[in-house]
Amino acid sequence: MNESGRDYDVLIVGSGPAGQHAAWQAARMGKTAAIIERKPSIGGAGLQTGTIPSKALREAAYLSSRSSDQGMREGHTSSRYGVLAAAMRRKDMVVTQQESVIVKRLLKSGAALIPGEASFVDEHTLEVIDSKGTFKRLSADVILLATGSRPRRPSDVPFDKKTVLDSTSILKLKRLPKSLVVIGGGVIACEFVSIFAALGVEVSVVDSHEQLLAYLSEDVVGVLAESFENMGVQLHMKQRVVAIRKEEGRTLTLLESGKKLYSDAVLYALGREPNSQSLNTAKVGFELDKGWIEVNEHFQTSVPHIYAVGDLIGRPALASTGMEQGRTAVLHAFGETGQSMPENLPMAIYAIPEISWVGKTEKEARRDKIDYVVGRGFYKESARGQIIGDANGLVKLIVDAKSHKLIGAHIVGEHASELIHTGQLLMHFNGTVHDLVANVFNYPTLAECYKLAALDCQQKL
Ligand SMILES: Cc1cc2nc3c(=O)[nH]c(=O)nc-3n(C[C@H](O)[C@H](O)[C@H](O)COP(=O)(O)OP(=O)(O)OC[C@H]3O[C@@H](n4cnc5c(N)ncnc54)[C@H](O)[C@@H]3O)c2cc1C
Ligand SMILES: NC(=O)c1ccc[n+]([C@@H]2O[C@H](COP(=O)([O-])OP(=O)(O)OC[C@H]3O[C@@H](n4cnc5c(N)ncnc54)[C@H](O)[C@@H]3O)[C@@H](O)[C@H]2O)c1
Repeated sequence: MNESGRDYDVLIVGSGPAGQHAAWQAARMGKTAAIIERKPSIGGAGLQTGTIPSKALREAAYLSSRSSDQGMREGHTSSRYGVLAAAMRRKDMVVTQQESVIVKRLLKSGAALIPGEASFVDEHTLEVIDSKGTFKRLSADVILLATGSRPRRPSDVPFDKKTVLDSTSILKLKRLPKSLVVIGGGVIACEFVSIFAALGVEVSVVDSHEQLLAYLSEDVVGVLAESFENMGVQLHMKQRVVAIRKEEGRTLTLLESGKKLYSDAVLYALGREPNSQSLNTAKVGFELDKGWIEVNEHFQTSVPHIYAVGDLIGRPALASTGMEQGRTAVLHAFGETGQSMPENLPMAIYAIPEISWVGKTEKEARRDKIDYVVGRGFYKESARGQIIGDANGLVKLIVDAKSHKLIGAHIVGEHASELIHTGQLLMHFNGTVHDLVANVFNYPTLAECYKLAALDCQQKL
């Protein structure tokens, strides 16, 4: 019991990235915290069904597909089963190891892990039912909801975990399909297209937009589209899917145009839905917007001591941002009110090649009526780019023409997700393009492309 006579200072529902980081923060502040998790394994989509397994699979697929001199891809027809099995083994190993790191860290911090599904009894009390059907009631001063999201699964799509797949079931595939139709041209779609194309699968993509990842810089997406083309991916853009059927052991994807795509498997990747039904939020009286929970800038719901973070509150819906939301919400809940989320969030798409960005695109700079210049540093112009054989990589900087401050960085190519943090920190500290030119970069590195891009900007300024 705590000073208020309740079981915990904070009860956290959900053990994904957002819940974990909320618990660690509470423990660091000397608060009693417990995480309630309904699944037998902790980690949520971040560890079990999304971020980490897909990245581990991508790495294994990428490495297995690299030929020594050309970069990207060799056929794998002779060892199709072996390649998938090896990639899946590697993925499972990474997940198991990471799970043990997280559990150890949580327990060491003093946070409790409580198995079971939580739902509200009242504003300070949750009922938890475990897999054996045992109920208990737990109370806390603060309740933090971090129950995440799941793949959107419309009822007219015949999901079967073997041939008609979502982003969860595709991570457990036992047989490598010869062909795969991916429905959607978003983040999940582009990441799985990359993985399966690199594994030698014939991949087709269907999307209603004109361009993959429609919100990204055109030259960045251009490099991705070229890579997909080189890997033999067929793009069916500006097309809508009207039906997905199973026919004689194959799948049929029917497009609005009348086109029929037959394949061994289909991945349906059109968005996610919030995990909020089981919470019984009606008991505490706050409204949901199609299941998503609305919060203020401190992540408080309309009941001030009930917070919600992570995918449950909608975009950007990333593990990275969920972690920080969890930490920020707990700081606020226990009186440290000065913290807020940073303005410029880095984003990464782990396709082949990787894409990462921070700040504005050119389109956004134009929308905001900012006079800007663009500088480009190509991987092929850097020695490291040549060494690693990435001929198409690009660091693109967008710089305010008046202040010379960096307002956007966009990278496509190997290690883009790591490289972006140089641009992110420069923006955080209000750095200018001249700071990049005036600094020494390790040689040979891809980071030098920042300097090349900065020199390009300087010339235009
Ligand atoms: C394929 C894929 C790839 C991704 N790749 C990336 C990436 O590269 N980088 C990135 O930053 N993000 C990535 N994401 C997004 C990232 O996984 C999510 O944003 C993140 O996991 C959300 O964290 P969360 O803590 O909000 O929820 P989750 O990770 O979804 O965890 C929620 C947990 O709550 C539990 N739960 C739900 N309801 C209850 C209840 N009533 N009682 C008890 N427990 C409950 C669930 O079982 C689950 O374990 C990816 C997602 C997918 C699907
Ligand atoms: N590397 C990463 O950071 C990463 C990787 C994978 C997933 N994620 C997270 O998972 C989330 C979901 O990924 P995603 O690829 O499913 O979403 P997404 O929003 O990136 O792409 C979904 C695509 O489906 C379309 N769509 C969505 N709902 C639709 C509907 N009802 N009907 C028709 N079209 C629809 C969208 O226009 C979009 O093109 C992402 O928003 C992101 O937060 C992140």
